[in-house]
Amino acid sequence: MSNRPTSGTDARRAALALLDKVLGEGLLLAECQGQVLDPLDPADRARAQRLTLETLRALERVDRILQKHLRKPPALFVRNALRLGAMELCTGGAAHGVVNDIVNLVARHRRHGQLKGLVNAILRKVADEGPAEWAKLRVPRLPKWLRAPLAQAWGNEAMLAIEAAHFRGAPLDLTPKPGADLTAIAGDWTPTGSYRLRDAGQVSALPGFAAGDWWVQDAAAALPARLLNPQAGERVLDLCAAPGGKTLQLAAAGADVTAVDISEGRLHRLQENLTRTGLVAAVVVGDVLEQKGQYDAVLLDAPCSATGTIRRHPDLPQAKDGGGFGALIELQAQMIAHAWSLVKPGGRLVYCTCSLLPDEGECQVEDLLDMFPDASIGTTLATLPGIAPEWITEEGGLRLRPDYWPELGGMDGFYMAELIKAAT
Ligand SMILES: C[S@@+](CC[C@H](N)C(=O)[O-])C[C@H]1O[C@@H](n2cnc3c(N)ncnc32)[C@H](O)[C@@H]1O
Repeated sequence: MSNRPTSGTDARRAALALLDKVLGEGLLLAECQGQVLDPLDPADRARAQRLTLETLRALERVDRILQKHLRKPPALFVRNALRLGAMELCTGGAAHGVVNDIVNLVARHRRHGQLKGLVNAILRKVADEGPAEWAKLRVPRLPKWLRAPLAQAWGNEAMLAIEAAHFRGAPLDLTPKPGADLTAIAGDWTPTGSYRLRDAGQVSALPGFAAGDWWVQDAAAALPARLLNPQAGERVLDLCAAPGGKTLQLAAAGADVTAVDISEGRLHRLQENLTRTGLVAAVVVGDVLEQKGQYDAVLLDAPCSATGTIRRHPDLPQAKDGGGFGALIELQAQMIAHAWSLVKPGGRLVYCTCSLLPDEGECQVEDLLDMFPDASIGTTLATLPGIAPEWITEEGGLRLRPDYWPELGGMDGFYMAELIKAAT
């Protein structure tokens, strides 16, 4: 067997480092991928990202394939090397190249190099038998800590459909600046007015990127700003704004936007997005709970479990265990109450989270309606195109799930509601 690195070596080495951080240290890719991926060239970076995401998405299948070859799980690095190799081999990777490369990566490991023979033997068996077994295995399920509350909220049948959507992954959607022409990009309009790419390649190479004609934003994530229905010249406060997809929509409508976020780093990305698109907003580093003033309209995209984005972030259920969710739900309750105090009489608030948990969506809005007699649900939702009546909730919000639009490629899980403050 040759020891010469193949073209995929750097990408596989980086993917293994990322798998170690997610599965060993409980880090989200967003928290750790910069330092691993930045030194790579763009093609290897994209490949490492794809390998990591596909391995995490298929983790249950991969572990079932490997289980019969292992009497007990080896050290995490070796286990992840087997997982990566098995995923590639079972999904069409060329056996010789994959096995060679993974074995060489293990051989070079300081502590586990002696296990290269075992890895070679197992991956060769997987190369022979794995692809046929793979197709017969069930769609990977979420870990119990997350599956149980979601199945309770949406039922077992919906749970299976949500897991199927997670396994399929997510297409890429664009939100155009008003009047932008996207005909040079291969894609289709979704019923709600986002532009879904037919082939998600390198985004920055697409026509109109440098000119700032559009930005990447999932079709579901594009709806809260539409629900706020900002008007030209209105004073709009965008709370928890970074990296700014919704800020761009509000600014593109001509509103006088103030974008607030506690994270300077994320606001830097928001500012880059404003600069690229030529749109304008006042950018404020600060805590939602310390904001003052009165606004025509407020958008609160509260920090949440992000369980609606697992299609694109399969690291989340593997890295986390739900430990911090209680504190997030408490913070959301404080934030929505404070955001309400910033809405002027006759004004409106849109509350939203990219969560699948009703505690972070429906329940927060029900509590606000109970707590503030001057709050009622608005009517803008009825005017938005492409909204299926069954997505509208009892209290008048909009519940979106990844299993909706299966034939179009799904959407992120999201919750949103428009609340109107009575005029005095
Ligand atoms: C769901 S993300 C916002 C996404 C953003 N609205 C968009 O469309 O691109 C939640 C944001 O809340 C911010 N955040 C968390 N706690 C905050 C606080 N106490 N005050 C202000 N922002 C906060 C985080 O930094 C994060 O950027």
